[in-house]
Amino acid sequence: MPGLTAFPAFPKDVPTHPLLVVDYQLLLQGDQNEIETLWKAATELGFWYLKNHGADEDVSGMFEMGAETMALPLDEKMRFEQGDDGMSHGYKAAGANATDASGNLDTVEFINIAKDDVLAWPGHVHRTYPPTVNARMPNTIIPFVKKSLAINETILNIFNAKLGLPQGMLANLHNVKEPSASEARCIKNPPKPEISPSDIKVAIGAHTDFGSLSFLHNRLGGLQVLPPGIEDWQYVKPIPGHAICNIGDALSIFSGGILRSNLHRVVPPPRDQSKYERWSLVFFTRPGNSVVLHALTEESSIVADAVAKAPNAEALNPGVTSKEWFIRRIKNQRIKNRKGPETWQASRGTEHTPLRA
Ligand SMILES: O=C(O)CCC(=O)C(=O)O
Ligand SMILES: [Fe+2]
Repeated sequence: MPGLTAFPAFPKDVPTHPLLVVDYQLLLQGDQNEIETLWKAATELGFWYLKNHGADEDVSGMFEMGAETMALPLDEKMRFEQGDDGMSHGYKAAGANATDASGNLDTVEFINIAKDDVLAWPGHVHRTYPPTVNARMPNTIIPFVKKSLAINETILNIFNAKLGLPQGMLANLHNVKEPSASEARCIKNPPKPEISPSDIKVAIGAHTDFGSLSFLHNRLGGLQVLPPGIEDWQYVKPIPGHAICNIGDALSIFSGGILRSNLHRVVPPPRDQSKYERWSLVFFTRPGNSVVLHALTEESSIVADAVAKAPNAEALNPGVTSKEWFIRRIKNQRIKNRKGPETWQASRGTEHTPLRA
């Protein structure tokens, strides 16, 4: 599979932003040092590497599923398109989303597979999928989704304790039994065309993730973060066997801004890596559809104190359900729905609202 197995290493002389490394097995054992490392990463940058997560084989299978799916003819893939009404699940063609307020187009295609459809298989909750997805459901997708859900729930439980919330509260807001926008996504970005650097397009525009926790797998570079207080975008270097985890808007809001939902984007991989297809895989844990997004001030004095000090406390109470939040964000980044720069503004989450003092 081109781009998946053989490609040049991430160049040594391209600057990267270091992430803290968290060992999942130590988290499972309740290791206090490891929990402190996770907490530091989650509250300062909102991104960290996760090693020893045990999902590597499932990840490889998911990349194969993605390659089989993207190899289908475009008209076949378009039968499973997301549509323009704000549903995330399904196929998204390259150029279907804006990457900025001017309406520049994204370059990635992806397939999003809903957690609810995976757990209901062979039934459906939200929609149907291409035959390449169905064929991989029992042996690849179901195990990957179950493992990802378990890993993210372990992390949510650790944050729950650190935030002083009643036991099981965050897990309950992300109860797998409630329909949600949680999903697995496999992304393909084509090799960079031979054009002048000024014409190079951003693959996925600057954004914060919409939900609570993202469990991401990268082979080639291309992911960049804008760390707080730093002016320039910086690459996150992929490390074999290390997932990249990050916090999204919903968890940042629940925590009163204590947990950071950081800006990131995807650009073509650096140097020689840009001649290869770039594949990435994410599992997004998102709150149940009926959960109202707000800071959990009544359940935690730690959260209440953070909100009292927050520069932008109204951003911590969007007063909408998780379902409404997702529909608004997804719908307004679709280029077909674009009326002008205001449509991009309407797609934004916490990107431009500092939540922390
Ligand atoms: O492809 C990547 O490395 C990141 C993708 C991403 O940020 C997203 O899909 O939200
Ligand atoms: Fe993202």
